[in-house]
Amino acid sequence: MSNNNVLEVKNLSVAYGKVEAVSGVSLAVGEGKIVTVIGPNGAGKTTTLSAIMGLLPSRGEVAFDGSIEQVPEVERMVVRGMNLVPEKRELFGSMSIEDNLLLGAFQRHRSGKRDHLETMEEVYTLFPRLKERRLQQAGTMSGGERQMLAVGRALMARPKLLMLDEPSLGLAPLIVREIFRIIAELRRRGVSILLVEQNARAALQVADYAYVLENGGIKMHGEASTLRDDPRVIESYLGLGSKHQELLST
Ligand SMILES: Nc1ncnc2c1ncn2[C@@H]1O[C@H](COP(=O)(O)OP(=O)(O)OP(=O)(O)O)[C@@H](O)[C@H]1O
Repeated sequence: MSNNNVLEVKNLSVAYGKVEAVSGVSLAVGEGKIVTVIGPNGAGKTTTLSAIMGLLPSRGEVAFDGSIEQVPEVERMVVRGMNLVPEKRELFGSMSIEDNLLLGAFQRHRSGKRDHLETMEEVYTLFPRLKERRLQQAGTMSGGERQMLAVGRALMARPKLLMLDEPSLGLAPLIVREIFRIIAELRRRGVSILLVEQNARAALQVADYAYVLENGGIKMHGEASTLRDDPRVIESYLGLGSKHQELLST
């Protein structure tokens, strides 16, 4: 594992029954970098993140923060500093914002760390709106607020690597801008980020490095600034004819 990569994934494969959804994916996230995985619906993006996190059985190798996990296991990965904000956010709707946040510190608390109140204040500085509404039930929040809470809850575990699955999905443009501003701010605070997005334009703008995933395999990768100018990326993901643009206009 190279010294400045917090995550190195080699030859990751995941099958649902007989169908292989992810085939031999290799990728790396440099320390303090934002790396994005873009690709169309069904390409295997969510499956890749879930397998890295240990939520799905997989083949291949996941090296995280200096040691190799033969079989990643989710609770251990959280304690070691990896966290995932799932596409469906998975909040506890009948609980308050504050209680949802505290749940994010559960594994850390169990392993003896008692810094949850301090961490919560840091999360509140990042998301003042969550503090204003801290006693409100999570289920009554707007889509943007729910996404902020999902990110805030993951930050309660003080992750070294934060994986975000389509954080902009279903959100209004102004909120999307705010979410991407926060992603950039997290990098400034030293968090490494693996960002899965269908909003390729915004993802390639904020990221340092990018992978294009299609049909379960990496089709292209490179500096985000280079991929932004690549004619194949422009045609499939950024141009007017791209699927994403069609979706936006419907
Ligand atoms: N639980 C499951 N059982 C069977 N097949 C699945 C399951 N989850 C995903 N798949 C299939 O695996 C493939 C990859 O799905 P995945 O959700 O990882 O793609 P994705 O790139 O995240 O797509 P999207 O952008 O639509 O979320 C798809 O063909 C999908 O239908």
